[in-house]
Amino acid sequence: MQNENLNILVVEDNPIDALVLEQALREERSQFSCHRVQYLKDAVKRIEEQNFDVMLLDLGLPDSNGIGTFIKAHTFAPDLPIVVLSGLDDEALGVEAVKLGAQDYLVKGKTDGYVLARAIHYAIQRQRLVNDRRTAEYALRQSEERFRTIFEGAMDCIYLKDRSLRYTQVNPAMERLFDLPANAFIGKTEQEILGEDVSAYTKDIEARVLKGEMIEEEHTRRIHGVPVTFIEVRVPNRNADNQIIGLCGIARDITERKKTDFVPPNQIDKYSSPVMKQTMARLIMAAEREATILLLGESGCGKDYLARFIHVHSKRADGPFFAINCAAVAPELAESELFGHERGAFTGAHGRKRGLLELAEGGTLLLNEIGELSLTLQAKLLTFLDTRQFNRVGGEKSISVNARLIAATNRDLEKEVESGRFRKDLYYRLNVISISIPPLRERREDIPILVREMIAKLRSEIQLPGMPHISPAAMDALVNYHWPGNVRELRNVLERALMLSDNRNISLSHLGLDGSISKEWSMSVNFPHDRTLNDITREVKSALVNEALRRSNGSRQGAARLLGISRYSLKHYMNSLDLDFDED
Ligand SMILES: Nc1ncnc2c1ncn2[C@@H]1O[C@H](COP(=O)(O)OP(=O)(O)OP(=O)(O)O)[C@@H](O)[C@H]1O
Repeated sequence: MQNENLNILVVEDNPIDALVLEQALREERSQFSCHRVQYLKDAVKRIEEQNFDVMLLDLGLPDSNGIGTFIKAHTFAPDLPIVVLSGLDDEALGVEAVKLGAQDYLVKGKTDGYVLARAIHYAIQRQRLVNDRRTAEYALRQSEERFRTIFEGAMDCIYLKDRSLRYTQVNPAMERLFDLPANAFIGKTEQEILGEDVSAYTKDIEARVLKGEMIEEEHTRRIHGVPVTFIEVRVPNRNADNQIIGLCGIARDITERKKTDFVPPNQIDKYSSPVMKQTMARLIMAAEREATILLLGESGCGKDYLARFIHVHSKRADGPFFAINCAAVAPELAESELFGHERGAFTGAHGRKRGLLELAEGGTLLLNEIGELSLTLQAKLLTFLDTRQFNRVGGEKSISVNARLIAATNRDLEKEVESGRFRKDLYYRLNVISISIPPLRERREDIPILVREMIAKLRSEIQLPGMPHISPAAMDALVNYHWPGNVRELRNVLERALMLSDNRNISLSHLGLDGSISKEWSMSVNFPHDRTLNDITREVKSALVNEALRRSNGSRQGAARLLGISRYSLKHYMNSLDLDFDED
């Protein structure tokens, strides 16, 4: 302080008094410069032009007198420390000025250099403290205002809870969603507001947050009877000593987004085939348990679709459903996709990422094409199934997750085990309940139902005004096709047929199945000496008619459609080929 070159503004109309002050000060310190003005209006002007460290202010000036002089100067320069100079007879004014914000007062004639230097020094120090506090308060106010803007304007629900999980603050979005005023929440627990059943699961999650975890999860709750799906993040709320004093939660309503996820309809009895009826019964039975499920079946037969069916019929229906296709994820990324990673766990891991297993908290995770999982990840998955805990890639902390696993594969896992490509222990662990999904060709009775359902769905997807009609011949062909690509192929064929038919009536020619039918059987061509072209043509015709009859399960009507001839022509053909034609 002593070495600082102080810039002092002396507001004093009496030049002798001003000189005395300056000289007194010079005895105490060498580095300062004094600028003297006689009028208050000049003081104001100087302050505008220049920065001063302190003002020495006489209260009796030609243009202002008494305490008003201080008030005006202080109002104009609230951050500048002011030391008031009072006369011997008006010391009380000095005291009053200090009460109003002056940093000190000195009585003229009783002030030596030491007292003056000290008064200036402390005035500057005190004013700095005042200014710092003011800046801090301003910053705090600003941050509070910013917080308030976010808190009040957010479309997401934001709330704070104390350690006993009682609400201490809720934002307007939350009031709107629940149609309750904020004071109906304050001091109450979620259970008291929403009921034990609705929010029983949050107790467990929030207990973990109070231990320091940040948890993000997805769930569906009934709010005023309407299911609403939320993605909710909860973080611990800490005080200045880093102690957890409660939690803060942010919940976003993602109901609209979820509507685009296809959820299988609740029609267990919709299938006609006995084999699918049995499969559905097993799926329902499995859904009601908590065990891991293994779905087996050819590609496209509906393993993903039925895994969702299990999820929506399980106790976890309100939780999230996630699926990963192990064959579609690059092996080097699969671990992080499944288990997540910590920041910097590997090149490119810029931030912390939560894996699908964590995201499926409270819900179900489908591991499709599980046979493609590397042996290392098989081991990690096994540990998770045994302990319900895992580590993120590059992470040291064990994370516990309450997610149900469904594994699916089109491979013969037993063979994979024999060849050493799949861990035996994991196979047993996954195989608690295994369900085989029959290929479409083994449940042809279901095809008309599936076709109608899919056409109705495609119609709503492309927003067609009327329901497209499918000709009986086309339906027969669909029922009789061998469907190597299963339900997926059926859907693709229908989608293409709708396009080709201009979204109107689908007939046989729109299906494009004819080529595939001919691919299915082969004919070796040779020319035996003992047979004529007529004989061979007759044989080929017989084979075609027999095949058509087989595919239409002996129906003459169906066979005629497949062959593209009338029922009358088929009868004629069959008679000429010496085949029996029984009426349907
Ligand atoms: N029973 C069904 N009803 C309606 N659509 C279905 C049904 N089963 C499957 N699908 C549809 O068929 C397509 C293929 O089904 P899905 O993806 O479930 O087969 P997948 O067996 O999991 O195939 P992959 O083994 O190739 O992964 C999807 O578009 C799905 O919606």
